Amino acid sequence: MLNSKTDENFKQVKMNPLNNSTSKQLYSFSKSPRFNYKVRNEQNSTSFYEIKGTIGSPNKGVSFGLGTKVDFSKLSDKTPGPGSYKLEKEKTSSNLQKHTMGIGRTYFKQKNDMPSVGKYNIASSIIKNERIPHFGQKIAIKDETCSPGPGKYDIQYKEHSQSVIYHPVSGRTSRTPDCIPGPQQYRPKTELSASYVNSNWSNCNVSKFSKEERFSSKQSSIPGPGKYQIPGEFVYLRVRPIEYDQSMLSIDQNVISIKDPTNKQAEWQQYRYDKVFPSSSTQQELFDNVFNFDYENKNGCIISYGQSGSGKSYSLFGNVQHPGIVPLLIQQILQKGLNVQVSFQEIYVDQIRDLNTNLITEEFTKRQILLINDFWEMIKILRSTDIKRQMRTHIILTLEINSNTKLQFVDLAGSERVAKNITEGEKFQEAILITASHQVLNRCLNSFNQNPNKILPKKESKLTSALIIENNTQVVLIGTINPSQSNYEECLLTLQYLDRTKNISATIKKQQSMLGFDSQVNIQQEKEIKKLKDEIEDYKIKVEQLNADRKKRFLELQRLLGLDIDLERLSAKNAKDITIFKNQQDALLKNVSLSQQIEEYHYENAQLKKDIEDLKKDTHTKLERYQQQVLEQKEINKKLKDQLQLSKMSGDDAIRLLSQDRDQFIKKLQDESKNLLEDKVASILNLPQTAQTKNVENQKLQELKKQIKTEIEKEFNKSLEIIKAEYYKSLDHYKFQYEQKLNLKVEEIENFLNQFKKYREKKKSQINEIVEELLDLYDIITKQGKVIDKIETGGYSGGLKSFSIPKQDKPNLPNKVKHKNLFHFLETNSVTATLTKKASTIEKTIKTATKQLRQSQSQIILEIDYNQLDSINFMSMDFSTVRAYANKLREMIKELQDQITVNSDKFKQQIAQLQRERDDAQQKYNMESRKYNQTRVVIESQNRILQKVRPLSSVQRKQ
Ligand SMILES: Nc1ncnc2c1ncn2[C@@H]1O[C@H](COP(=O)(O)OP(=O)(O)OP(=O)(O)O)[C@@H](O)[C@H]1O
Repeated sequence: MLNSKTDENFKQVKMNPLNNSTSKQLYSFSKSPRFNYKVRNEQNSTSFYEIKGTIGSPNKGVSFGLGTKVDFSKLSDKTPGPGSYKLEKEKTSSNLQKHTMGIGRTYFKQKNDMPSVGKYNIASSIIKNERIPHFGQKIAIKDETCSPGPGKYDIQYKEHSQSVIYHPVSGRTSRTPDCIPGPQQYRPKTELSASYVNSNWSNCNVSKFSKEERFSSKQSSIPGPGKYQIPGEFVYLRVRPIEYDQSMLSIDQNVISIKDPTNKQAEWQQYRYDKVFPSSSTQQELFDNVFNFDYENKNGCIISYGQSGSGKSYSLFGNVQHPGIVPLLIQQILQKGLNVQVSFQEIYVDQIRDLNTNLITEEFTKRQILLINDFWEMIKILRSTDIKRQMRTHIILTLEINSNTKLQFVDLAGSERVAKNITEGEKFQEAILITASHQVLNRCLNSFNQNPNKILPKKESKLTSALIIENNTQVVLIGTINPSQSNYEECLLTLQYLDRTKNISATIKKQQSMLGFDSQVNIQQEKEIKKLKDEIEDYKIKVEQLNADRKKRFLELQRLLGLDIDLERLSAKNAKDITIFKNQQDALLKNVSLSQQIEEYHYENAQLKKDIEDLKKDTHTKLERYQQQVLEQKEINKKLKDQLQLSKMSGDDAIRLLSQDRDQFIKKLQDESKNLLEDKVASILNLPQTAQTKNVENQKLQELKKQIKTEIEKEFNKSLEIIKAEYYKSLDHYKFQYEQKLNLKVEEIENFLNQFKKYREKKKSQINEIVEELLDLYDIITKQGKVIDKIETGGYSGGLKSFSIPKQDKPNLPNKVKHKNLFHFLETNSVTATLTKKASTIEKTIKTATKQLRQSQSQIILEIDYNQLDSINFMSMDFSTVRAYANKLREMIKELQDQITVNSDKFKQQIAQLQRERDDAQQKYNMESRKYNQTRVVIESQNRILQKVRPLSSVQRKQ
């Protein structure tokens, strides 16, 4: 809305360069000076100087002028518009690196006495510290109607300079007003961005551009360019990433364009939002944008709207890998050390269900609240509620921060068109209800956007009645779209919905095709209207026909009755009366409604009066309470004063007592020091006498010392001798013990060796004996063998049956004296047993052989009684028996030899063991004797030292 004071007539309005700005079309600014743009009537050449070549170096411009320039970076509690800024003293502050002298563009007044170039004395304070004075040539504005804004100029970047000069020729004049950028359009064009300079110099008549929006929302108190947004509501759009083609969309900053993919001739439709998040955007980016407001002191209502699967829940809640804005916020809140409580509700058709308790409630306020301590706890809750959630429901999550601010997160049910879902009656009804609640929400948001103080039609749906959209609420609507081509209509619906919510779109060309539920409704309504109109037309025709018919009948009746009534006049009169009557009726009705209104006003008035009375009463009570409090405070003050007085008095007393004590103490000290002094004086006077006494005492002392010394020395020597004797004694004792042990060991070894020798000798002689016995036995056997051979061959006289062996042939039989070993072994059990066993085998063999012999040769059977070994008559044995016997004996000898070998090995081992033990003992003996020698040496050396030290130590002891 233009300000009536500044733009009084149409021409002025038309001339105003802001007249066509988008900002003006979208917003109204109440602070009038902001657009108080004054147009100069004529070009004033005197305000533009020609710069001398000497001054105007290629990089430095000159600008001179009067009037106030505006420091946009400075804060002000009001919101002054261009031309109403006062240049504060800050312009000379040290952080300004350049200075300019310029004339205010808006408040320029011609002055004849204006100094020209070269007449200014630049203060030395300005030139020093390498600050460069900057002079910029002012540009003649040829056409005042065209004031292109930043971003629309051809910009020259001055090297080594922090300023930007707008080129005068290229177009301040040539631009059409259409190109004037409005708020939020100050974003530099990409092709110009290289020339933009981030200048710190705010008063150089050069526009500043930063990489961010011109004024970040931190300067919320002063809306500047780019911040002409009404902060109560933000509308964002987020595009979900998809794998396939998205050619129906194009995004440029905060403008999104969409085209019908099925229609090649279709034109692009553009929609502008506060921000458009492309599919590459992250959860963090969304979070940073959404929570760009002071959520600790302001309520928030963050709503996500879009078709199913477009990313509503993803944006709000996310998942474990990509937490959405809710968990990210919780994390931030917990990091700030604030308390946070959470509750969850679901609205399905017209029912509210608490997702924590799973109970259905009537009111939204009856909900279970959980205290959140951890980010992961939140994720867990989100996951669990997600499982419980029903299809096509609205989810409301409420966070209470420090129990004074509330943030509501609304995940709306999918916004897909009704037509897509109409399959069943119930579902259709459900879809209608969802769409209806979406529409009510839309109306509320729209109305809120226009005036946050306005009463909203919230009661029209359960959803909106649950939301905290009120004056102190930051509303954020996040639209989400799934940009696959099959979803074109859904996407368009979402874009239109967002657009309607805030009505901020810079729609260029809207397609005429009627789409979506709303469009369908419109078509339906239009059809209805048309039908009704047609019906009305029909009725009109019918009424006219009836009227004509009635008139005809009336005239006929008149003619029949012979009456002459001017029906036209009558009806005109009647019509007049009727009009009067109607007017009267209207007036009456108005009167009634007015009196009703008056009554309502009276009632409201009474209410207000009551409120005022209450307020007054309240104020009065408060006043009384305050007065009471003041009185109480006074009383307390008085008491405190008294206490102070008392404590002061008691303090004085204490100080007095203390000083008394101190005086007494000082006096005592003085007395003592006096006494001491006197003592000292007396002692000085008696010094020679004292010295003599001291001498005698000294001599006595010396003698005493001498005596003590001698005694101590004696004692010392005595104890030393005792220790020494004991030491030697123990040493001898140990030595003796070692030697004894050693001798014992040596003896043991010698004994053993002797025993071993004896044993060996014994064994040797035994073996020899056995060998001899064996040889003897062998001889016997050989002789016997020969005898047998001779017998068998009948070599003896007497033939085979009665041979007689000559005496010289008869062998000496083994006997106990000569062959004692043989008989000893035969006597031992094992050998006897073995022999018995063997003998039985031999017997068997012999028996068989004899039998065979008897059978074949009818020879004499020789029977041997093996039990009577002592009296074995070998001569009576046959040859094979004797051979077996001899073999057995040979085996036994072999066993004996083996045994001897085994035993000799054992003995060898034992000897080796004994030798090792002996060597160990020897080593130990050597070691101990070494120790003994060392100790002896030490003792001797100690003795020597003692001999030397003794006189010295005795002297010391004397001292
Ligand atoms: N911006 C995104 N980046 C990555 N994945 C996304 C994005 N948006 C949505 N998705 C994925 O798409 C799927 C559907 O998203 P989501 O459940 O949030 O949709 P919705 O609009 O809440 O659907 P409904 O209304 O049925 O609950 C999920 O698997 C989600 O991970």
